[in-house]
Amino acid sequence: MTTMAQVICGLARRWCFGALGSPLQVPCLQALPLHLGRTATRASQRDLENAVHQVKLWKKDPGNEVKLKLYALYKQATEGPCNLPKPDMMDLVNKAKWDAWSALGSLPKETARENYVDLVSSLSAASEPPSPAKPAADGEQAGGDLVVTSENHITTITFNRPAKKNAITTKMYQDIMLALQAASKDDSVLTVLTGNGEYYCSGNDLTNFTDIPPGGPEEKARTNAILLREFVDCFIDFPKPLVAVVNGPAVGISVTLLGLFDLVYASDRATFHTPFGPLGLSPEGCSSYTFPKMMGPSKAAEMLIFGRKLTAQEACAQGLVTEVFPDSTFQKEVWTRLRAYTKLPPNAVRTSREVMRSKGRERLHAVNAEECGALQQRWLSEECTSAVVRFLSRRGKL
Ligand SMILES: CCCC/C=C/CC(=O)SCCNC(=O)CCNC(=O)[C@H](O)C(C)(C)COP(=O)(O)OP(=O)(O)OC[C@H]1O[C@@H](n2cnc3c(N)ncnc32)[C@H](O)[C@@H]1OP(=O)(O)O
Repeated sequence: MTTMAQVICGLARRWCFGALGSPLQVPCLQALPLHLGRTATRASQRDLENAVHQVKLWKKDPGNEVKLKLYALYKQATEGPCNLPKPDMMDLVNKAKWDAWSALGSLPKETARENYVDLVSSLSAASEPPSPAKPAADGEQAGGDLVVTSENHITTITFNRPAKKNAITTKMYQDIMLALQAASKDDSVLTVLTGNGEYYCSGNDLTNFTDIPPGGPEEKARTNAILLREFVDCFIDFPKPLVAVVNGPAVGISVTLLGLFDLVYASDRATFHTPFGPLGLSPEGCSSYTFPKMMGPSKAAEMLIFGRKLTAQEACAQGLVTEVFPDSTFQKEVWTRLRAYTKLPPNAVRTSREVMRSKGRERLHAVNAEECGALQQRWLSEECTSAVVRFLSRRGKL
């Protein structure tokens, strides 16, 4: 004999629209709203597909009543009125589905589609958690030097050293790698890097160079080169779309890495500066390859060799930035857009990204290895050491 628990489990297992069994009547089904605020626009087939996809992402079971309603609306929207024979009354699950579908009578397909989309959208809005973590104001250092949050299918990695303009310490490189590893396996669709406070990031923390191990500077340069290579490799191999939310000025490695991102959204306050010349350094983050490819060799040379700082608008014109937003509306506009992108079918997003990326990956690894080799030498050069000494002594750190 079929128990009520079995009926509910059966519904829970089978509510995903594919197979039509036969439906059962739920008494208050008709009480569910049919028109939920979609009077101005008609829902398209694409809206319906997006809504179906959205339902599959729901983590919380919406309950049998809603599932039956969604089932019925979907069938009506795609097949029209129910003309299947009524299932046996002991076939409880299929009878419930049949009843729900039949109850829609001759409701036009377009109206059913619209009602389905509206119902999904109202239920999604009701269950959505608060907006993604916004960076705290300068000085309010919640968490450590790196803050990782995961909400609304977006994993956000935030540089959180506003008092040091978010300069990246050795530990932060390691923590970013761990965060990327975790993000590649979590249920997020997008991974975002951003900064807390006035700066996006001021690049490598120049005091990283002062911590000389017993093996001397050669040992330091060797381990730094290994760390940098592993760090950049994580970005090259990262399997999901990477988004930079550049909230303010960006310097050094935080700029060069942008060539490995899929989207770069910048506040109009942001600037992009790679002062490798003055620091006695050479490019990293695969920028010696990605920048000339993106902006042409001479614009890339101006930035990477001669250290020309670009405004956000200039960086956008060169293809380094996807879009620039006014600082006053930056956070709101960018996060709204990113949340909309998470609603796209995730497998299609991943596949498109993979076909776009796979061809160049091997080349990027080779470029990374070459850049790290060159830097290992540069870090030992007099040009580089005196530039670092100048920076640190000006700030009383030597
Ligand atoms: C192992 C992997 C190696 C990867 C290699 C990567 C290469 C690079 O990233 S090269 C780029 C390195 N970064 C820089 O050259 C930037 C250096 N900083 C500055 O030029 C300035 O600080 C600034 C233009 C970013 C900001 O200037 P502003 O006058 O507004 O503020 P400051 O008083 O200078 O800074 C406040 C505070 O922050 C400290 N700080 C800022 N950036 C760094 C940094 N990159 N490394 C270490 N410390 C930094 C600065 O010393 C101040 O600290 P105090 O308040 O303690 O004096």
